[in-house]
Amino acid sequence: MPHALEVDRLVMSYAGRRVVDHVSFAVAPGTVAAILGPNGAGKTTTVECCEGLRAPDSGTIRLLGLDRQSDDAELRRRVGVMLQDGGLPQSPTASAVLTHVSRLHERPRDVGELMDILGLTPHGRTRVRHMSGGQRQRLALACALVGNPELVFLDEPSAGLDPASRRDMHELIRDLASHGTTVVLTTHLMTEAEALADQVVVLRSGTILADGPAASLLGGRSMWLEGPGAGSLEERLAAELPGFTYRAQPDQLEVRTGTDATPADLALLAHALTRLDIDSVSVSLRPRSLEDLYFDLVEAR
Ligand SMILES: Nc1ncnc2c1ncn2[C@@H]1O[C@H](COP(=O)(O)OP(=O)(O)OP(=O)(O)O)[C@@H](O)[C@H]1O
Repeated sequence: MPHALEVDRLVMSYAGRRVVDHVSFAVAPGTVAAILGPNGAGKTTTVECCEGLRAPDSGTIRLLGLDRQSDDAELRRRVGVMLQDGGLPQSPTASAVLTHVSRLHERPRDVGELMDILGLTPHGRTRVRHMSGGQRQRLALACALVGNPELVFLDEPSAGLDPASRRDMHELIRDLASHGTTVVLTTHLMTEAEALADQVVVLRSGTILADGPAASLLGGRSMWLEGPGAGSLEERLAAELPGFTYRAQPDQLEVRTGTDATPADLALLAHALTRLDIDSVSVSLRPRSLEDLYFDLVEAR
């Protein structure tokens, strides 16, 4: 089976400034891929090239086994797009917009049912310009999904949503993937990526820093010292336990072994703290989070 999305050596510049620099990655069908990275990393530009909204300088993009440029008409039918700013007309009502978009597709989803799932039914007769930001966001998602796409791009899908709407959005994304739809999303929320993504692609300054299943990128458990001033213990501990690596924040010190840390490593650390007569911090062994990985990657120079 071909990949749902294959991006190969994508290059894109604005006014001669390269913002996407030979980016390559592939997404398997029926999975959720999260594209992460700081502001200006090139996420939206990459996604917009995949959506056919921008023409790259070079590189190839294949979606559902088809070529982005030459198979555009078929891809429009089979790929859903939710833009960062919604891209919605302002005057019509929510249900008029969704009904209109549904008529552009051969086998649309039931508009009433989709509005129900996305909590839009009470706002069906509201003009788009009078909807709240979160309501417009959900309408933009409905427009992306109403054509029953095999692949859908969601640019910051839960930006501006309240916690309950965000939870519903996550449930919907999981449901889409479990029914075989491939989802490619951008987000600044590491918890969102952690909850949803089978694959994580981290971009910075237009290049890929990491690409793979979140679990394998995280690299197992770390040891953590937590408490006031924990970060300042780095030097003393590093002198005592030079085989470990350390990442300090003011009230937290991560201690890594290079592989999955074990209770035996934790015992070594506890002994070192005893020798150094440090008892002001708590010590634990727990999995690294995507946020830990993210800061490792994007802060590394
Ligand atoms: N239309 C444009 N014209 C000129 N420069 C642009 C344009 N769109 C984006 N850029 C620049 O390209 C770079 C990448 O922008 P892009 O929007 O792809 O980043 P991003 O990772 O999606 O950022 P964010 O997280 O802030 O949405 C930025 O430096 C941005 O200023």
